[in-house]
Amino acid sequence: MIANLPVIDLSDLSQYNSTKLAQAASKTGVVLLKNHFLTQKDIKALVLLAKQFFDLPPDIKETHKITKENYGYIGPFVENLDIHSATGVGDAKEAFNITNFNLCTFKPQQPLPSVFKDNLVFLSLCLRKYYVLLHTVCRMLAIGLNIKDSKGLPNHEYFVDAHALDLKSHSTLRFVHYPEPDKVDGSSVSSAGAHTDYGSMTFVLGTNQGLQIFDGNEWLDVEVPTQKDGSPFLVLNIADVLNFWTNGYLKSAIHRVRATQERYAIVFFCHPGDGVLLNPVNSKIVKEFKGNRFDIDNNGYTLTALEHLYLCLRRTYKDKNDS
Ligand SMILES: O=C(O)CCC(=O)C(=O)O
Ligand SMILES: [Fe+2]
Repeated sequence: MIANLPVIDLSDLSQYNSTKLAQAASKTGVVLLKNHFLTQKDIKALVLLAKQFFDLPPDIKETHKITKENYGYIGPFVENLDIHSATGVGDAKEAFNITNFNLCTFKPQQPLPSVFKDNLVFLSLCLRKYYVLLHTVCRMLAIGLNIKDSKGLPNHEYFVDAHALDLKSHSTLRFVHYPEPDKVDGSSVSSAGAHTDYGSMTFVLGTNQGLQIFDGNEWLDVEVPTQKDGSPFLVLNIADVLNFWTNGYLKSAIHRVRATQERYAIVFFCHPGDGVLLNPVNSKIVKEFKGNRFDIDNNGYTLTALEHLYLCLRRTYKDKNDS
């Protein structure tokens, strides 16, 4: 079955539209975004870069193997997104993470294969656009949740400040390749197992269908319609940190990928500043929320965003000591 996802227009930051976004994000945690700043040309060029990189011979890709800082190449079956999976086989996909980039120039600072190095200006422009996008969604969520400061005045910049450009963060641009299922050993395993994302929110673009979300009852296909200019809507997944910040009100989207054809995805994982605490925000909507609240109070100790990320990464990589 196809998921019936709400569409949110990012050019409208009115209270009405922002409330609509917050309410939509409190259902399955997945929303389609329009007017998202990435042009059709940007998207085509990002997908082309992904194809060029993943077409390289495996030994060249392996020279950029994932590091402890979480940047670089992740080969097939190295990552296991579904930590509860019975087989533990891991995910049939390969990926490349750009994690270390300067939040002033938006220039990646990690060693890069020439496919990416030759396109640094373009990549920096895309990273900058992803941050504009992130800050826009942050502002709308703060308006939608009616976040207040300590004096009780509206604080629409609360989430923007948590993702300020002068804070070191682990936001990551990830290129993903899902091979055609019958070309993979053990093709019956999922291309990316069921999971929630570890940061605050994630933006997803994909070439073919395959992304599925869990609505609490069943798995639903995410079908991404095309906008008037021919470019796709962007999929917004709410992730763990926003779920913690809202005490469970905003849902960390449970999703997986079952690719029936070869698929490329461009995924931007947003993370707040490393030292930002995962405390619930000052919002009446959050305080009055009666659903599944999250116990993030670890014996009186509140985790920081980076501590939470490292806990998740340790669970995800099968080969954790080998980088
Ligand atoms: O390929 C996709 O659509 C999503 C990938 C994903 O969920 C992830 O890498 O965390
Ligand atoms: Fe994900």
